[in-house]
Amino acid sequence: MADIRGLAYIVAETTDLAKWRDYAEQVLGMMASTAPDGGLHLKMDERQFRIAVQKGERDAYVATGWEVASKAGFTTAVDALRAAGVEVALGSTALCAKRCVQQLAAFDDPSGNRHEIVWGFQSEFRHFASPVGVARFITGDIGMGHVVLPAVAFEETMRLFCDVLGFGLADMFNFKPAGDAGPTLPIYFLHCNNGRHHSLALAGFPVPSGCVHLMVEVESMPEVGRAMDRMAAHAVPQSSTLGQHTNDKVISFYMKSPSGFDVEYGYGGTVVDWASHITHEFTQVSLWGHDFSVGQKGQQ
Ligand SMILES: Cc1ccc(O)c(O)c1CC[C@@H]1C(=O)CC[C@]2(C)C(=O)CC[C@@H]12
Ligand SMILES: [Fe+2]
Repeated sequence: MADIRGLAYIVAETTDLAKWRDYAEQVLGMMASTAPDGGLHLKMDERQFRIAVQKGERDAYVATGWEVASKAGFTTAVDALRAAGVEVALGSTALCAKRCVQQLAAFDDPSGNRHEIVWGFQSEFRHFASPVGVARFITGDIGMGHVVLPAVAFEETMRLFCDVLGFGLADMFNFKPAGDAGPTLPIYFLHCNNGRHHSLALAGFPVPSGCVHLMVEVESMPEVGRAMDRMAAHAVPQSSTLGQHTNDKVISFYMKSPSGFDVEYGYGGTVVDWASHITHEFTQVSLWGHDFSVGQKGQQ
């Protein structure tokens, strides 16, 4: 079984790189630079990038990078995937250089989401200094945040992450968007081998952009409020009001990114001790707030 240590990066594509650069710098508060391939490197910490944005035909999610600790960890993960019948493509020298890693193994999960397993990140350790004064993003040994991905082949995708890649189920939410009479859409929260409550959640419904959201975490509550002010100042569509989740206790809001998926911008996630955690189902998304109806208003 693989030993995934954290969410290393995500890759997105866009028709409008200039718009993403402005959003990243002026709204998210990240450092943007032009990558050697002409795309964008968005920096949140000492690493070269945590979000890579490439020019494409669409505004969409491309891939998630998952980190293993070593070459041995990489071999274990690749072997586990292949033993489970998953088609794995080892990254070329060019792709490894582009992702700033030693080795990369790419695969699609049963729902068609692209993933990359990587080890040996490269960093020049240029320190993070936000163009808008965001002191720090919480990354490091709990990974850069979490992604929520659509999983239409829900059971199969769950099995791949839990039984092959070694993720654990933190908790579960059965979403009933049309009330008790309508369908139940599962959203299951998975942790890898770190203390972050979830690095991945699988949502049993499709989304056009290929990703439900990416969550990033800042080190203080004022930074969340200031990001909300920047969202408003730059007329970025808001997807939810401020709120606090019942499971990971994150206080966050959601807004649209230029790649079509949401960014959840939050503070205060609990760091979980998995030895004492008990898996459960929760029936309320939030302790307070998180009104997603704001995202429906004004939508064409
Ligand atoms: C329920 C929950 C717990 C922790 C999180 O980090 C988190 O993002 C969520 C919300 C999941 C989910 C979503 O992202 C898209 C909009 C959804 C489907 C809702 O309308 C309610 C739950 C939301
Ligand atoms: Fe989230």
